[in-house]
Amino acid sequence: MSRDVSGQTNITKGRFYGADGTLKRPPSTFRDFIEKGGKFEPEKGAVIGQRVPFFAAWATRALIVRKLKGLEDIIRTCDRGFSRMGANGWPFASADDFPGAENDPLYQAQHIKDLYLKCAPDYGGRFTVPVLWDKNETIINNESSVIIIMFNSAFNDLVDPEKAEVDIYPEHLRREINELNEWVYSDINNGVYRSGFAITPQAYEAAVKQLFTSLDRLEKILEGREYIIGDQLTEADVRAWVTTVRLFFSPSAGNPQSFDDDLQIRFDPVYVSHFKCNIRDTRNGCPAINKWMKKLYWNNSAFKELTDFDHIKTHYYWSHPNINPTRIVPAGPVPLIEDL
Ligand SMILES: N[C@@H](CCC(=O)N[C@@H](CS)C(=O)NCC(=O)O)C(=O)O
Repeated sequence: MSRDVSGQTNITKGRFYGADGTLKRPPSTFRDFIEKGGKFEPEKGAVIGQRVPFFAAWATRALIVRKLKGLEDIIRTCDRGFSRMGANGWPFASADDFPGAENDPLYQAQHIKDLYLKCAPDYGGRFTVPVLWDKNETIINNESSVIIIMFNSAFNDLVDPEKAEVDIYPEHLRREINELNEWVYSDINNGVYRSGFAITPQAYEAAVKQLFTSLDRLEKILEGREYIIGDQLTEADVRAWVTTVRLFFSPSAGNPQSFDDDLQIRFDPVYVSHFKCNIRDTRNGCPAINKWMKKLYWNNSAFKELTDFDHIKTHYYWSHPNINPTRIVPAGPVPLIEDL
């Protein structure tokens, strides 16, 4: 654990860039699956406290699905553990006592990288979250898009029947969901990072233009609709939501049922300013996205409870000194979210 890994925890290091200055995201390394009869069996009860995934930012999508599926007693988390990512990557409370942060309940690790290296001492990739960790000191999976599919079905025999019925990846919509996820991931989820971390004006411009072209595409899909695909909440909603909520969030001050009346657009928690994704705001550009986003936030506790704007803002403005060298976290807007 004394290996110098600082080069792997700093996303600005050159080896994560293409020759044109575009951010390149290396693929996640651990890709095992929890499934009946598989290498990792779904377990309950005895597993609590032994299989521990740790979550933050990208990981919010995994946390949302964990809650939608009623997996809180089966999959333990340290979800409020991290906010300020420094040279050693994500710290536990023992290394950075940020309000609400938690300690590593199993090994008293200081940083997430300690857990990665405990399991795979020669690991050469980035120490990202979420990471799904097994009782036998094994990382099962560190790719959130796979983790949410696992959560969707692997534990259905162990959760309440109404939670087992929740299916965000239904067979008949899979092709459509997969197709949409592909461009939403590259242009929107990862597009905000490619804009914010670009190191040439050309790379930035290409990323930010693609981001807004794809937001326009999403806007058209959502016009007059409750959900992105079909007439139910799917994985596509969860994946698009976690980025758009960090891009434009503008809760209504009025009755949450009358979303059209009172769109108070004044909140861009992170990406508009920090990642320079400011081609336009929701009032002028994306009212259907805004309406869909707010409805999920106010009407579904899985979305609201797992969105902590203080942690979100602190993480981004503090953890990327190459973009924000003073690490000052902007004060506004005040209030962050108005009462209903
Ligand atoms: N593809 C991964 C990406 C995870 C990811 O990049 N997580 C970020 C959270 S913002 C992280 O841990 N970054 C730390 C680093 O890059 O050193 C997933 O979706 O699980």
